[in-house]
Amino acid sequence: MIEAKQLTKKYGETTAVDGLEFTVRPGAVTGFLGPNGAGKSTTMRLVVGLDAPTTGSVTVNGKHYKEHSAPLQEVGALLEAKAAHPGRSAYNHLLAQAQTHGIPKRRVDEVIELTGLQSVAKKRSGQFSLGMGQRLGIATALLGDPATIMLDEPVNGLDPEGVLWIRNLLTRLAEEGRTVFVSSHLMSEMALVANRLIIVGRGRLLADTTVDELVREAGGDTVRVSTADAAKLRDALAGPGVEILGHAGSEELEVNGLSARAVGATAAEHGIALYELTTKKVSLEKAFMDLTRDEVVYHGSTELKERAA
Ligand SMILES: Nc1ncnc2c1ncn2[C@@H]1O[C@H](COP(=O)(O)OP(=O)(O)OP(=O)(O)O)[C@@H](O)[C@H]1O
Repeated sequence: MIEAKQLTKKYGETTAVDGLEFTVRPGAVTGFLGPNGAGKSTTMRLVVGLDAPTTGSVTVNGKHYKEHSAPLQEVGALLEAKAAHPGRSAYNHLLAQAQTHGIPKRRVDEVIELTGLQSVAKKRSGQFSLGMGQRLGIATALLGDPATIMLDEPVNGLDPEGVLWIRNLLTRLAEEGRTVFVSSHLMSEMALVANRLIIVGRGRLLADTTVDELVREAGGDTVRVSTADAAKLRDALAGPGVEILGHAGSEELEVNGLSARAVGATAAEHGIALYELTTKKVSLEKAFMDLTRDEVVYHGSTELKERAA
């Protein structure tokens, strides 16, 4: 469990984290989302005591990081890839960490296996690809078998297989009852793995929500349905909270406010044959961009070109 209370961090004139208040609970993957420069990395550094808050506080498993007698056993963090000494093998890096933190040697083999590093464990980590470096960082984070795991942009630089592997790992860690806190600036990625979302912009909390809630707020998923008797289906589906769009005479309808399952069942009840029944997922990326539009610190150059034109 991670609890931030009025957490604030200033660097000179810049307020990187601005009165953040949130709780990250066990048993779920919580995505920490925000555009570049929103304060995600700073918040994560504050959690593990790599930086001190200007005001406010943040605790892990009920205590400040520095108050834990065995912090690696409480929270495992991946804050930047390739934090290992480049001349050391992955195995020796993990062993050194284990030995200085009272962690048994067999745990080193366990995390090497868990992160799929067996074949390169004796290689010097300086020769690792970005993906291998990420895996080593995650192995280090898991070394103390911590109840809380915090990963800053873990899918950065990973190939599709690596991305899939991370998703499965995060889900499994949450199912084991751990607190899993993962940052990303990609809503699409978080939507696939996170249950809860904490969204920040310019250091401030913009939303503390779930993926489902965000889908609902963004207008919900749309069901596309195609039938020879669109008018009859329209009548059968009509009801409170249901919105149906479709051109006159067209076989296609777009339905908001009902699931594909409900549309299919109603059609069957009324003996209406369907040619197509698909759920069009709402664009969470768009919902996220709408939410953070005014909070983006670094706008792309297209905006400047537009203004200059
Ligand atoms: N050590 C520092 N000294 C000065 N300013 C800093 C420092 N660390 C972060 N900042 C500033 O604080 C703000 C938040 O940065 P931070 O790296 O936490 O954002 P982020 O959400 O992790 O961004 P990204 O997605 O780009 O990694 C930025 O404006 C950044 O320039």
